[in-house]
Amino acid sequence: MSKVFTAEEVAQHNTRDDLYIVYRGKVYDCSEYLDEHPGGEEVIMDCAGTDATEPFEDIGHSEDAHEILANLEVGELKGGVPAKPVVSAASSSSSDSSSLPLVALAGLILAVGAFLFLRT
Ligand code: HEM
Repeated sequence: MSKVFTAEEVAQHNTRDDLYIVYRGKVYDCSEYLDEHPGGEEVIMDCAGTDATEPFEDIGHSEDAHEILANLEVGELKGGVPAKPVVSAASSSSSDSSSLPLVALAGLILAVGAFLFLRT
């Protein structure tokens, strides 16, 4: 059975020689891989002891990268992966509500522009 880490435990592994990250609810020891990382050690250092799921996915890492990562697994995070639908529902609804004023503003600018244009 794999070891279960709390977020606090993972957070303590935040140095160059002892560096854990979380990816999708699993805990990975990246210390040995730092030197080899094609994206440089700095970016992984920035995620030391934290959940790197978002930055890791934002880069669009290859299958190879995912395989390397799988070999570095040391356990899982207590509580595991947050339920996906909840996360996506929360993020999509928040982006919906934040983009609404922008749409209204764009409409307003268009209307004013059209008004000025028609007057000339
Ligand atoms: C242990 C975890 C990681 C592994 C095994 C890993 C592996 C790799 C591999 C194999 C590549 C080469 C391109 C590819 O195959 O996709 C790469 C590129 C890259 N990685 Fe990671 N990576 C890890 C974590 C991260 C994190 C946390 C970041 C944070 C931003 C990151 C940022 C990048 C960037 C920016 C590149 C592009 C480098 C370039 O093309 O110049 N990586 N990574």
